[in-house]
Amino acid sequence: MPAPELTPPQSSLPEAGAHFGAYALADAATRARDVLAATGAPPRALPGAPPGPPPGLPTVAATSLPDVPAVEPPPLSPDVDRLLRGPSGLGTAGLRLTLPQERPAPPKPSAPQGAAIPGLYHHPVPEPDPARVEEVSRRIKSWAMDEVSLYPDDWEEEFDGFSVGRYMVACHPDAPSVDHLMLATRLMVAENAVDDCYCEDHGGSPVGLGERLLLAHTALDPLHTTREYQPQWAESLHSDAPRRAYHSAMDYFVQSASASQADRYRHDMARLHLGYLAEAAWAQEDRVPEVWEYLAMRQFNNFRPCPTITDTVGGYELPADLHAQPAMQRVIALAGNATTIVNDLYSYTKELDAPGRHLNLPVVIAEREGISDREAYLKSVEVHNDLMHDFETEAAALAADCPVPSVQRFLRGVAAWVDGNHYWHRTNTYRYSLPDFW
Ligand SMILES: CC(C)=CCC/C(C)=C(\C)COP(=O)(O)OP(=O)(O)O
Ligand SMILES: [Mg+2]
Repeated sequence: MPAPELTPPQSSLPEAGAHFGAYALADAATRARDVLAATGAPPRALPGAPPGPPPGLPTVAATSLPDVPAVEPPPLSPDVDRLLRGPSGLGTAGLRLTLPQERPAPPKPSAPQGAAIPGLYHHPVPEPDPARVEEVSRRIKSWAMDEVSLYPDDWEEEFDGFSVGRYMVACHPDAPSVDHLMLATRLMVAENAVDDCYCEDHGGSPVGLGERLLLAHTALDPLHTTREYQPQWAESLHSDAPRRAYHSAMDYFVQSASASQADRYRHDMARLHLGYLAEAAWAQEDRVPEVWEYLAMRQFNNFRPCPTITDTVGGYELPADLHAQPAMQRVIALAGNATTIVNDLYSYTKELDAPGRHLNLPVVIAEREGISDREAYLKSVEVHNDLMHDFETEAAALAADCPVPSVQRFLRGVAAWVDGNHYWHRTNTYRYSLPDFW
């Protein structure tokens, strides 16, 4: 257990948030100055962390980072080319994506390993700092093995193949230190342990999932009960790998997060567990939901708990009242949904190869809309792109409406997470490969 060296910050905006628009528009500049001291101050230091942002690391979001595609995109098929061009026909000119140049018709399209999905709207990110990746990878392995006994020896290759260090360094370019990055990395590993062991590949099942998730949730949101029963609950937190991982990762997190940041995380995890339960119910019933129902489930069974800790990992706080505003909630939901559909697209072939029917957006669209697998996949790309465009539009509008430093930085942090998440999915060829649709 790390020694807590920090007093988690209190809300920096005591009266903010009652009327977000009024707050932002009335005297935003004055209030922005008020909060600058809190959010523009040096990041909260963690044990062993050097003060201030790491040298050479950007403090801006990926959307403003330089374009550095690691792999040349494949040539585009006519369908994909149409997708990139956006809607056509009378009155749709204003809806078209802007292409840097017209693209020639492809000779023989294909999607090489490690390439982005053709037509998928995304922002390339710079390669994550190798020194940080190495250090996070070393520390997370030691945590997994020595602190929480996360997995048996024969899962080691899979653990390494997940490349969680590369993932988290790519998603949090403004983390002031490796200690800050470890907060996100432990939680990511714990979240995946629960998904694997309770829901999916490593012994998971829809049967009894509600009970397992609820008991594991108490590792994040502790039981408060009588003296007689408390010890049994405390003991239960050590009884399987998912609970050990949640418990330990949360212990570290609450020592660096404010009370409201920790509560935000608990709420997002409750959302996640609710989403797992809906997915499990459909598996038990062998039912394919309607597309909108699937999208509703996937808004909960979602990466959301990861981008929403960007401020804790960045060493500052988006005050609870600003986080709770509907405009911010919409931006967060759109970002979470885009990142999660990215997973559906990159993990499509992995999930087709898995035993049983695994729901993802292309599978649900093909089934419910009676179109081919390929058409459904390309339509899913369009759904993703629409979500991404909406996310960016709404985030830009919110940034313009609310010139508060913590809001601006949080929005950049969420955008960086979106871009880092795409980078990780694209480059994780150990785990994912693209279908042959181009
Ligand atoms: C990290 C985190 C909060 C994950 C929760 C939800 C989740 C596991 C995903 C959004 C990933 O989806 P999926 O279960 O389909 O993962 P793989 O495709 O197996 O990588
Ligand atoms: Mg998936």
